[in-house]
Amino acid sequence: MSRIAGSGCDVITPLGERKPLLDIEKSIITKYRRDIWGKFIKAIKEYNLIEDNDKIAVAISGGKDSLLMAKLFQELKCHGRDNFQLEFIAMDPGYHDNIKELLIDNCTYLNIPIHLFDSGIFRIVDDIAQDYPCFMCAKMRRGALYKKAKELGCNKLALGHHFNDVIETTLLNLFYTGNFSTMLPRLKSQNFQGMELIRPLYLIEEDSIINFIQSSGIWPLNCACMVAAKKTGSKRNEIKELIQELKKNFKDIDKSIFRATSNVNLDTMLGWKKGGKTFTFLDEY
Ligand SMILES: Nc1ncnc2c1ncn2[C@@H]1O[C@H](COP(=O)(O)OP(=O)(O)OP(=O)(O)O)[C@@H](O)[C@H]1O
Repeated sequence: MSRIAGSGCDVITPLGERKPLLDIEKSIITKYRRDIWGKFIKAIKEYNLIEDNDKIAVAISGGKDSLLMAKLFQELKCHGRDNFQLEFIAMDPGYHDNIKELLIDNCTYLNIPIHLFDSGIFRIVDDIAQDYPCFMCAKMRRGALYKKAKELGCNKLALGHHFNDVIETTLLNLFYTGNFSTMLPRLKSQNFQGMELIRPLYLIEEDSIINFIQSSGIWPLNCACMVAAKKTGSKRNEIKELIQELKKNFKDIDKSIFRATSNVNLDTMLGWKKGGKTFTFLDEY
């Protein structure tokens, strides 16, 4: 492997001892009711992410976001609705043994019963995608997760992307690929018929997730990439820092970027794509 895991990643460390599981679970609906639980419920209602008889594969990387997502789904089943089933899937792309151990230990402690499966993605990507390994890795990872979810009889795959991922992606697209597009909270799979992808953390801010994880005393997997951790992180980190900088002068700038994605005024756009077709404002001039 060309590089070792973790270089270039922000490392999240716990603020104290690991708290008892019951306390961690309770904090989700008490201390973090407004910033985490309420926003999770809001996204589920607003985007209709869960429907009767859904079987949802919750994708666990072992990072802070997906560990929280697993606990949120479990809480929802206990304290809210019970019209859906859950499976927890964790794909091993070729982690170091100590990273794999940490993943298993955290999931055991948090009572998240994962189906852990190998994919060998790191090796394949390292061999064949020298220049842009991240793009290929993300594509292969998505495919491997869908395939496992399908095998387990699931119709939905839940990923742990949050509010900041959404606005960072929006700006990355604008700045580096010259298009206005964002990450949706729900979308139909193109390659796996009948499967959908959902993002239940869509409205939750990353700082709230960091606070939750740090105060729970859990060491999440920080950055387990063995191929291109530094390269991948850098552009996203630049955008993250830029948003932080801009927030000093306009504290709601993140919310404004987010709102813009549901407020596109096509009457002022030169061109757009829909259903694979390209349109220009002159088509209806
Ligand atoms: N190896 C994996 N096995 C299962 N699910 C994964 C794996 N890697 C990523 N995912 C899913 O894809 C989501 C986004 O992945 P990404 O690498 O962007 O993670 P992240 O933003 O660091 O989130 P996390 O903190 O959960 O790792 C994760 O939250 C998780 O749901």
